[in-house]
Amino acid sequence: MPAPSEVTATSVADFPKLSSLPIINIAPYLDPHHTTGRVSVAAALHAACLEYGFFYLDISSFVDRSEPEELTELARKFFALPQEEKEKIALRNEDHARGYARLKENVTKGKADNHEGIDFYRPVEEPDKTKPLWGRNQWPDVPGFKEKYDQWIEKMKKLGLIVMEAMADGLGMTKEEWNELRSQVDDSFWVMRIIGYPPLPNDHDGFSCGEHKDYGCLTLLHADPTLGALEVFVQDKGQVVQVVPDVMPQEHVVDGVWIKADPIPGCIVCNIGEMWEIWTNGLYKSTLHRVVHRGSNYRVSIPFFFEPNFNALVKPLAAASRIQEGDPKNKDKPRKIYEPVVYGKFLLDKVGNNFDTGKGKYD
Ligand SMILES: O=C(O)CCC(=O)C(=O)O
Ligand SMILES: [Fe+2]
Repeated sequence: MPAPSEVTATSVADFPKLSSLPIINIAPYLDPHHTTGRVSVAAALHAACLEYGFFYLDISSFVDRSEPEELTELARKFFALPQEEKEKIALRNEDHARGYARLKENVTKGKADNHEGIDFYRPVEEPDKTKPLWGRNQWPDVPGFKEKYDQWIEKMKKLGLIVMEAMADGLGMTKEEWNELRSQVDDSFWVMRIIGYPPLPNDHDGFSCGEHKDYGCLTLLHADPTLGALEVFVQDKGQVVQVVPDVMPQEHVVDGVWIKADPIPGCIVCNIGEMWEIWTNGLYKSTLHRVVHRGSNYRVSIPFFFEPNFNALVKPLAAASRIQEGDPKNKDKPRKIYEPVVYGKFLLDKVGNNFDTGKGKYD
């Protein structure tokens, strides 16, 4: 049986779960009086996180479409600069986490990713570039860049908290439980990444961005209109799927398929990271995704990672246990209990020492 990543479905139309991700409009959560709307948004988020770990979030009532488009144009201006200009804000100038990573600098599962990018993290009070993750952000010398991106960061921090509250409602958390969870994410150690993808050369043996799960809390991704680039692995154990091998159509039983998550105007693509897996004791799973950009244009994506506070202690939530205990499927089944983690420590283990270990930021 081929590995899931080698399977290409010809048609997933017969399997609704496999055909596309749900679209959820956040608008009712922007209005404290929209009680019924909130209930359905919360329920939709719960269902999406159980089934996919991924969803589209319609944010057209929260930001004007022109804003992320403007950010994309600013990013294009930076990526179009001569290489030596871009290297002026190279990761190595700082803490090896904040700044510019040249094309193929990042390696995922042993293969160079065909992208370049800039990473920004929440600023820290006493920066020290000799300490992992504790340096200063490095901003491109492109007019309006910092100002516009700073505005976006503020909006995404707000949106992150709104989505978190809606997810807490979806899990049936009480007000007190939400306040406790809120106190773990209200000073998010966020990351903003700006990624530039030239087309994948035919002789490249890797991906534009290799398959990975996001390690944090909530990813809020704006991408330019390029089609067919972002792919999400949708699990559906034991499905029979038509595949196209080189010669003859065949059927295989697979664990799931890679579906495209093409951009939808007015929406961002959201997914949950490993911290949500811990909070829900595995009820919600973070989902594998990758980027395969074979088009002819230069693709730009701007993921904002809304993360827990640096010192947050992330541990399974009582609300998730209530759901798991109430589910007859789980009766008499031994359940793995996820180990608590301190987010900052987890993050340092994950990316803080890329430089020493050669690990990529998606490994
Ligand atoms: O560029 C994209 O569409 C996805 C990027 C991504 O998955 C990431 O940076 O974690
Ligand atoms: Fe990702």
